[in-house]
Amino acid sequence: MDPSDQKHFAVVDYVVFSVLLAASMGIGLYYALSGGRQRTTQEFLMADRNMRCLPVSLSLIASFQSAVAIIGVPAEIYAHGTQYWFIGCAYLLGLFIPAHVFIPVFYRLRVTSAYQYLELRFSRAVRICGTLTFICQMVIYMGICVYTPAFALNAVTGFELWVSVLATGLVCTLYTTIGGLKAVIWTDVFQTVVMFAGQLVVIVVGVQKTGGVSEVWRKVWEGNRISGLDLNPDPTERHTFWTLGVGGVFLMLSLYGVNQTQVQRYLSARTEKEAVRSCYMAFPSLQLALALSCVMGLVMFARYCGENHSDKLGTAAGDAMVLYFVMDMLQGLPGLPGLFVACLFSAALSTISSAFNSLATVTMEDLIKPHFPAMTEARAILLSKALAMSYGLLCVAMAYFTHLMGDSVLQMALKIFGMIGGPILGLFSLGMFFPWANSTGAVAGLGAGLSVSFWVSIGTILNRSSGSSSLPPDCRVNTTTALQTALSNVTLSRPSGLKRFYSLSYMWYSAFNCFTVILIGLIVSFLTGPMKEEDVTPGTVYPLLGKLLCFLPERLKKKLCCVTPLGQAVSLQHRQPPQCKEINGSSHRQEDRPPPEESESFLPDAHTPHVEHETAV
Ligand SMILES: CC(C)(CO)[C@@H](O)C(=O)NCCC(=O)O
Ligand code: NA
Repeated sequence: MDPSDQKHFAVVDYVVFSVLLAASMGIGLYYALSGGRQRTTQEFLMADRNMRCLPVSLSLIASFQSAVAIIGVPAEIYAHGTQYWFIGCAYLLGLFIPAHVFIPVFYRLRVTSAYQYLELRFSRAVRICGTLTFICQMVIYMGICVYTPAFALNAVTGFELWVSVLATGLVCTLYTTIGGLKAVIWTDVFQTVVMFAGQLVVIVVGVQKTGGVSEVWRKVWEGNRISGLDLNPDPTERHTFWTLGVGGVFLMLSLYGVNQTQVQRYLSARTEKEAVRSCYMAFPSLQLALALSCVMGLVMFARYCGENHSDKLGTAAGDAMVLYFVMDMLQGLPGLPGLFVACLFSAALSTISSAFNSLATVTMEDLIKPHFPAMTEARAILLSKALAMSYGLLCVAMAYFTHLMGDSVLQMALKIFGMIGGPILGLFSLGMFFPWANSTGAVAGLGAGLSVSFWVSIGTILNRSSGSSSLPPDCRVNTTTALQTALSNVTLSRPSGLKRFYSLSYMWYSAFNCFTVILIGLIVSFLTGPMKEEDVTPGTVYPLLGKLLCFLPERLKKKLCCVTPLGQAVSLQHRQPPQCKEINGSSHRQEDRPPPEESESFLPDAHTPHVEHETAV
């Protein structure tokens, strides 16, 4: 944005913004000094496993709703219409499946890190591969999250970009480090409220200044911004009902099903029921968040349609245009620009703090503790805090790389989720739904999934000049740059062969990479000798086939899926078990798992390692 165009950020705006930072620090300080004072890793990383569903659900939506969505979604709607809104359809299955498949498995195994599951199901090596992949994903994603609000503040006020990157990293590191997961969850609650308030203010003021709801509707309707259901089956089409509503489910599963950040929230809930409920409660809030950002894009379109703002915007991307719009709306309303900047930083801080805490958890639980089983609690807690802090510094460094990339921030985030999150989802699915998968297959599958995903992404970059479908449809707005026009001419020729493969919509990345991992994983497993029924740790397999094939006769099902069904192991113990299996867990696993809870747990305890294996579902 042209510096002469920068709007005035009054003292009261700075005050509003400072209140946000001070309140977040305050919450951190409160949990540093109250309760167990963060002296155990149970409290620091797991919030004592004693949270209620309301804070957990708000924290769940805060984890992956950052300034990226708040700026990126309106920019997307402005340029391409409301098609993106159909991702809301994916929230349905995207939360239902985690609630009834992933949460029960993780919760009943009483894990701390989701990757402990991989060791219980496969081996230590698979666990470490999974953990390292997750660390990669979150560190890159955090770079985008820290960079986006700083970039916004810079565009709005001219405030030095790297000062705010450092400040965000520092504030967040501080309250995460002193307050632990309790502080992270409660700041998430507060920050989510601020986030909604900021978006709501922009919409209300924007609608008013544009001449009311009906005027906004007329303009977006005439401007062709209300998209119908696009049922085009072409997988290279960037946003259609299929890519968003079906591909989106896999994106949601990789985030809400198996991502440590979310798993840790489910596990911090006081009971399994409370965890499932929090997952359900996230649904309306997620829809609200999506609706607010989509409506903001529409109001922005109503405001600027037909007007030429390219002179004011220069070559700035759609993301910068959103900030221009917000400041244009809120100018002269003291405190409101500050509230919006607070909204952006709230969204970012809640995401970054969750990421720090989950990264500290996996590094501690998966990479460090197994090698030092005798570590004292005092040393472990000190190390966890040091880890949370060093990840804070690392993400500031990552922000620099984001700065160098040119994509829209929303697309960048969604691509990372699909490219690295997709293979992780595949790894967990392989373990949970396919009892035959073995450890070698899992490692080979993950390797193949990641390779294919990097191959496609490198191909996409090299292929970019020959045009992909990620270009705006006929844009009636004059802000379409000459470059975009030039590029859309090239798109007319349909890509073929490998090029077509490279232009696969990024909304399919999660699903595609997940299936690659499962396919290669199964092939390698069968080649190297599939896992034997009795070698699979009870409770690590979800009887998916059994549930899907419920119409088959009992005998056939027994042949196909003979693994202990979830939650039935204990109740079935009165029957004569044909085969027994002891849980041959490593020592640390036994230590940090509290005794199984009454009837809720299906894990056989030490005295009764008998589990019925050949029960059909
Ligand atoms: C991840 C979903 C689809 C759902 O939470 C949405 O919040 C989103 O598009 N997020 C973009 C990434 C971000 O806001 O950081
Ligand atoms: Na957030």
